[in-house]
Amino acid sequence: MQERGSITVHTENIFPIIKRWLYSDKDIFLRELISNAADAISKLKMLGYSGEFHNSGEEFEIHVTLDKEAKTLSVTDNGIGMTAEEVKKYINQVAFSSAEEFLQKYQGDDVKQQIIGHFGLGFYSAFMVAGKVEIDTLSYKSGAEAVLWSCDGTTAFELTSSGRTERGTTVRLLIDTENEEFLDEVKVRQLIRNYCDFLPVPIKFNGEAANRQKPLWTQSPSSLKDEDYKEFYSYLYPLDDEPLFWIHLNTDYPFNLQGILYFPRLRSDIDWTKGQIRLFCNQVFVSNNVEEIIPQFLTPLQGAVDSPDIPLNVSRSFLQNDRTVRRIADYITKKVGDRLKELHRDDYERYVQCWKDINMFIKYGVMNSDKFYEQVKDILIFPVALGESYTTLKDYLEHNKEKTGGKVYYASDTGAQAPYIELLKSQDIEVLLLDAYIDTHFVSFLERHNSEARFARVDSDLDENVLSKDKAAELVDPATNKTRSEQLVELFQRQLGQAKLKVRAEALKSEATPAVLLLPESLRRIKEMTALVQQKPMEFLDDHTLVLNTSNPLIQNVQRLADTGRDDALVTLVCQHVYDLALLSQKSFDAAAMGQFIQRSNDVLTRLSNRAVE
Ligand SMILES: Nc1ncnc2c1ncn2[C@@H]1O[C@H](COP(=O)(O)OP(=O)(O)OP(=O)(O)O)[C@@H](O)[C@H]1O
Repeated sequence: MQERGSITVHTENIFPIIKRWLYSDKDIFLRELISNAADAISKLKMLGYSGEFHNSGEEFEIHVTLDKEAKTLSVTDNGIGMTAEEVKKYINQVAFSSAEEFLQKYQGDDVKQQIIGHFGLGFYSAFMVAGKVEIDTLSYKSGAEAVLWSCDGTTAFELTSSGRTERGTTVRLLIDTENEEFLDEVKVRQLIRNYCDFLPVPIKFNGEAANRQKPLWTQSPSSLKDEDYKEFYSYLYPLDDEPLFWIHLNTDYPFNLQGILYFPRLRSDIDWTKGQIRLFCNQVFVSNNVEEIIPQFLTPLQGAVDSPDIPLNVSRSFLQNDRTVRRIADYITKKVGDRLKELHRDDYERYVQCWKDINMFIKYGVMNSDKFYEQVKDILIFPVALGESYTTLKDYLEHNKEKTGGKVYYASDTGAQAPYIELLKSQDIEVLLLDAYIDTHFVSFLERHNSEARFARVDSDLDENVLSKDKAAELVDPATNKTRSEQLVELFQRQLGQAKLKVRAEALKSEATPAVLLLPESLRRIKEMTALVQQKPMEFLDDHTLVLNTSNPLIQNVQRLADTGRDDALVTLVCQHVYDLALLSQKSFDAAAMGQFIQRSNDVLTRLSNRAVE
């Protein structure tokens, strides 16, 4: 059997759904009514341009009035108005908008950009908060008669003639008892400010100006000064510090989009909640939720984006993931990249100053978008550890090539890793500072994209750059058949009571440090990444190596002292202390280990002072 037909909708059933559940948020009813009022004014202005209406210089305005006693909230405009026929057509037929018709008649992008509504549903959101709604309206058309439409939320309505003499429309809501919050002045003023602050029509609330009106983003960038952008920023985010810099977006092809994006100061590594880019559609606020149109890594940015081309569904809050949205996201990403390159080129000093604040999301960005990486790869900079300067990866590889091959030394903590950094610095090798928590990922990312570079944290290994050949250490003792180095390693393993501890004896090019610990690069990176995913602090690597510096006098002394067998207790103390000092620069001790360390420090000092006074 096969049958075709059309689905019928019973208005009595669908009406409550439209009224109550179509919109995610009750607040928006006021936005919808004010948008309709603004549309009515825009339409009349357009008729003025086309000569169908003569404006005798009157101001266009929207008035919102609250009458607590009568429990009414009204929105009045002096726009186009409606005839009885139009009310029947546009209001009585749910989901029938005049916008499409109007746009067809007055074609052109300029017009499209000015009309907000297009679904033909917004008006009905009034019933979310009102038991009864009235429309009192007089059309601009000559000879038109004023009409009063009223409806108590059922599908029945009444249409009578009205005594209104002023052109335009008043929509009056009798707020029902459950929604009396909308009779609160502060709340209504806040709603107007939230949603309609930048509407290009003055809005008066109980007679007072209630919107700012000048959306900076619609003005031409060449007419604006830095101060204008800063002032606008502090208007949007009154509690925040000055922004670092900004981008003025302005395009009309292949989509229409305007906006200003600010780069805020990001205090901490994880200050990602900062961003609150506001999304507007024809200057009407839509949402703070711009996830789809702004790539995630740009969410720390702030500001406003306004586009009539962002496809919004009825409730205007959820974006569909379509081609235009993707294109817009690409456009914004490209603009951000361009702005960064411009700053790098025109004001390198400032770029460097901002790097601390912006490096996190640039790193995120390059890891998330290949296109963005290609765009900014040459302006990725790295601070040089224990220095003032910055360098790029390319420059690093070039400067240090002869000594390091493709190895890129980096430090993640200039305090803890100071001995290693100093060691490399003394050999004229630069060390990069990569101390952000995403740097473990970033380093791996850079390696994947730069086959010639191998990143090694300064404490991951020691190579010929910092090791010298210590001939004496290689001499074999005929009595034991072992080299001095081997004997030293055994001494420490025995004294520390840790046969499994990896110990190496090496002659470092600097004699300053008795011992250092090495943490294998790849294993450490895995642990770091796991810790990052689990959001826990990283555990200390058991699989570390203790490197004894045979060039260091303390190490030489302790071996000699052990050879003589004169004070085994002191040898034990010193060996343990050397290990603890190396450990201490890499991790913090728990209470027990710290107690032991302090006790031993006191013992060593007592012994030393005893000898001195003997
Ligand atoms: N204040 C007003 N002045 C003149 N006409 C109005 C006014 N309010 C509503 N209308 C007419 O009623 C129609 C339906 O309004 P409604 O708010 O339901 O839909 P819309 O604004 O067209 O679209 P959307 O659902 O996107 O808001 C409008 O298209 C307009 O023709």
